[in-house]
Amino acid sequence: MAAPIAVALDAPDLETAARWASQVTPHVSTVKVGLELYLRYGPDAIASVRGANRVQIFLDLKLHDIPATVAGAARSVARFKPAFLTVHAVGGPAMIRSAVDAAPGVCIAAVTVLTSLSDADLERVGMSGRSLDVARRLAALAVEAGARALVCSPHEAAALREEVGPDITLITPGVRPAGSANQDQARVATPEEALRSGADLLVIGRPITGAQDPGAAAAHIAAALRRTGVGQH
Ligand SMILES: O=c1ccn([C@@H]2O[C@H](COP(=O)(O)O)[C@@H](O)[C@H]2O)c(=O)[nH]1
Repeated sequence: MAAPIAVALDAPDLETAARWASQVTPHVSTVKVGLELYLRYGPDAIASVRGANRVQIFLDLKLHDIPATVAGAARSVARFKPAFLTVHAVGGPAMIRSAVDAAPGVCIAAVTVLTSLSDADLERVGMSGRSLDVARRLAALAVEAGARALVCSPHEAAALREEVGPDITLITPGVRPAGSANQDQARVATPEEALRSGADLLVIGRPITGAQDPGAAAAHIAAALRRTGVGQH
């Protein structure tokens, strides 16, 4: 069974992204197309990483604009049938609802607090309170507005699960296997910790794509997750 991992294909070109996708898809359920790839190649990025692979596409565009604009953007990409499309929860309930209504076949995932931000960063951008409290507040608002998935750090997964219940998909970037560098991520945990905290889908990019053999790195993490027994049916 493919592991509940979304590999972030943050590549500078289509060939690299497609190669990573075919290396990791025997081991993971999902590949993530983000701003770097989509802004350069548009829908071709989705087509080429999907290729012949049986894999879900997570389109991580983090939409954040007025409701009408976000609705138009969500409608534009819904036809490529991503499993998930991200919006920023701070865009507010009307904006989130507009994405949900515009893309009925797509699971709208609301990003709560970026995993690169520390509590001190949050304070500086004027969001008072600990990241845990801010994420909780934004999660409740997003789910009330119709989001069916939330993006948070593994540190907040257990609290958000308590807040929104069992039916909402919790997606956690900020995942670092033991011994990997944090790079620009601030709120991190290991894959095993993220799963045990209640995450449904772990976003992992550079620890896999930066490895000499991304396929082997993905297989290694997938095997470690299987050993936890969490989420296995
Ligand atoms: O809060 C967030 C939301 C999205 N991301 C995205 O996840 C990956 C993480 O990649 P790594 O290489 O594992 O750090 C990346 O595409 C981000 O855009 C996030 O990190 N945090």
